[in-house]
Amino acid sequence: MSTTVPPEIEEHTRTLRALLHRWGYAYYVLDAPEVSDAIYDQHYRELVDLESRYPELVSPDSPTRRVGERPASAFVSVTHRVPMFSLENAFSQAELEKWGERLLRAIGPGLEFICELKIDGSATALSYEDGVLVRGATRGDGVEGEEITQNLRTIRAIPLKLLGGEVPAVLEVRGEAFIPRDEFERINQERQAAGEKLFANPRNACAGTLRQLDSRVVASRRLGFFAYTAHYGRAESQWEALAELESHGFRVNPHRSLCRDLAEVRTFCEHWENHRHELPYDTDGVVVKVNAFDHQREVGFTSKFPRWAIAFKYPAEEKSTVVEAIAVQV
Ligand SMILES: NC(=O)c1cc2c(=O)c3cc(F)ccc3oc2nc1N
Repeated sequence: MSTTVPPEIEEHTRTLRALLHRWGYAYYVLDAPEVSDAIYDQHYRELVDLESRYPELVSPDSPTRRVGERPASAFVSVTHRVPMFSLENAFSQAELEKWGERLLRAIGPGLEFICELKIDGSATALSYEDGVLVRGATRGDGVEGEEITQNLRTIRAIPLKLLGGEVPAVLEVRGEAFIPRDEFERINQERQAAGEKLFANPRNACAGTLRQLDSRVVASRRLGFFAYTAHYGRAESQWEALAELESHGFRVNPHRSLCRDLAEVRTFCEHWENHRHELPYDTDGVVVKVNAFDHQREVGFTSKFPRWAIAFKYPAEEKSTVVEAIAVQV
């Protein structure tokens, strides 16, 4: 293609894109802004202007490509490259211990657990090819989901292009999209003012937002994302896989712990049962996993669940805010 773009413009555009990628990563993934919003916006507008003057400069991973122009007409069904299973639930420490003892008998003394907060949002699948986000989907029935790439691209914590040295040819990432509680309140106030039905809780608000056909609506809401699974990565354990995801530019929940035994698992569960309301997002439990991938492969899956993971659910609270009651009635 004959590039009519002067070399210094091409160079400047590349620099702008790299700066905006880095500033966006610092702000949305590390929660550590490097520049003011005004500086970010000024450089963003400059890039939009250059890309509109020289369309051949635009690339799919440009920060300006996060929001789609026109709404989708409907969602397409896609088959997950790797099926997305559900988690078995444990509603008490006794049930959790039974699950752990069974695994201890199967695997033996080398068994190690990893505990992660169970984020109460929408499970999503992200497909990267040669380091570029090519598709995003809802969990659906675990085998097929709805293709919502354009909506997921608006979530700033989701990298459009993987960071890091050598990226695998294919990387399948699973994670939880979510809406922080304060953003949930803001959205419901907006809906109340517009006479629209309120969302009952942040999880419903997130699922409803990701089903929006117009990605500009999704972009207008502050959704977050925590990655928790990487398929086809190099890691040998879940602990390493989470570090690998962070090295590729994903936001991974920091409240995680490697546990040598079920006593440490219990301590983690009890801690977060008492402290979870200090977090800015909803978590409805702890996901406890066998850490080593060769141990996971050893125990495998039932028809519905992985045998190597379980969701310890916090006891339901009797908190039913007025809003929730109204939303449920309506
Ligand atoms: N909501 C969550 O924060 C969360 C959810 C899952 C899963 O649903 C999940 C499902 C599987 F079949 C296997 C591992 C999983 O790991 C998970 N890890 C998490 N942290």
